[in-house]
Amino acid sequence: MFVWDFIVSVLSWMGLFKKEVRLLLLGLDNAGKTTLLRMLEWHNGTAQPYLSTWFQLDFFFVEEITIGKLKLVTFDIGGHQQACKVWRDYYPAVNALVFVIDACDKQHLPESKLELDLILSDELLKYHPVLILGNKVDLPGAASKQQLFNDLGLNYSVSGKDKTTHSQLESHPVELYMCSILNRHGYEEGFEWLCQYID
Ligand SMILES: Nc1nc2c(ncn2[C@@H]2O[C@H](COP(=O)(O)OP(=O)(O)OP(=O)(O)O)[C@@H](O)[C@H]2O)c(=O)[nH]1
Ligand SMILES: [Mg+2]
Repeated sequence: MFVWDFIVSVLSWMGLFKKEVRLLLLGLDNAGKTTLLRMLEWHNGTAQPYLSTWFQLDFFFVEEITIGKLKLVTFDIGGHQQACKVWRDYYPAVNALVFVIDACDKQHLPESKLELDLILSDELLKYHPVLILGNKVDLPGAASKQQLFNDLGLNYSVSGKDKTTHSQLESHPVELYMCSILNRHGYEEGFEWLCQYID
């Protein structure tokens, strides 16, 4: 079943995105992906009903949500190694990626780095913008932005929050935003940043 055929849509969340976009939401277990989906639904208010659909794809569950004109897709597959294989099959069908990291779960940062490295080094994804959300900054003990930068080895790959145009970049734009999805703080700026790279 080609579940991706209907992912293409127009993202109009909060009026920030008015472009056609297919967005893939990734991250390890417990990072905050589902919470982000629920928050996007909350931002949408009750004006437009949303639809949440689950698909089973081999051993994995796929959740696609439709909020008004926005369609987002995520996997309930956690950070297991075989997940990469599944994500990869979806790369050609998406315009941008959002990678959520639990900034408090320092023990699993190396695992996040591994997943992220695979994404960032993938030829198929060379020009895809990647928004990294360092989540749960509301909790004591959350890694600082600098620490995440270092631990994820991002120092030389992020594009910076300037207005470097997509065509000026040698590779895909990557940026890290710290946030608390639960407190609805920090991720909107990240989506605004992402928006500028979606042609
Ligand atoms: N303190 C705090 N907790 C958060 C935040 N975002 C998510 N959580 C909590 O983290 C836990 C995991 O969040 P989920 O959204 O279920 O994580 P997930 O990435 O969907 O996890 P999987 O479905 O297992 O891959 C939940 O208990 C959330 O309430 C945040 O910003 N701050
Ligand atoms: Mg989830």
